Amino acid sequence: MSRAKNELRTVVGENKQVEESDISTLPYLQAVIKEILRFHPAGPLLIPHKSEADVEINGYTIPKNTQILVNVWAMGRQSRLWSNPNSFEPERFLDNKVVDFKGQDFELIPFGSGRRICPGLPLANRMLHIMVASLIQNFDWELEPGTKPEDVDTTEKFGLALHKAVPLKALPVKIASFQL
Ligand code: HEM
Repeated sequence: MSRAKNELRTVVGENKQVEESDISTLPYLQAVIKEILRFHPAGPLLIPHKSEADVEINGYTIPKNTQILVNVWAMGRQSRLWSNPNSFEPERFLDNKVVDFKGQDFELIPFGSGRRICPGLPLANRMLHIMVASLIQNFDWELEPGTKPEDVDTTEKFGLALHKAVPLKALPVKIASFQL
């Protein structure tokens, strides 16, 4: 959080709200969004697909009319693909800037891929960056009094969309020095 805040302070400045045109100049923010989508993909199994014909992939035969679930949640946690997969480390995407979530890099496809890729991707991409950046730029975030960081339960609740099993209670503290 502090690294993202520092990046916003340095790149955007103290007296200006972050805007869409700033996103391309904020590599750490971009890495944070990629890491969120790797670690907690909004649609853990994408949307069910069905094979229109018999098909062979990597030696496996998938018969016609098979329902196919793509487990992007599990793909994001594969140690074969990611170092320390169970740890939230945006820095992994600073070292490897090539991997993106636009459907070309199959290890990171939170919006799906191919002809049924999420058509809302360009909108979601802008909104995610702007929302997260605004929340970090304008506020400091605290846990409820008496709650320690290690007490935060990050267990997930599975469904068509992924939720937190236990809601996070975070308190925004307006940054007084931030002038608009
Ligand atoms: C963080 C935000 C979002 C995520 C992670 C997301 C993810 C997805 C995923 C995984 C699919 C299924 C792709 C597949 O099965 O291959 C999908 C489909 C779809 N999404 Fe999104 N989506 C997001 C935001 C949006 C937004 C903002 C819109 C509309 C404005 C949208 C509209 C759709 C539609 C219409 C489909 C069905 C496409 C089809 O089956 O042809 N999504 N999305």
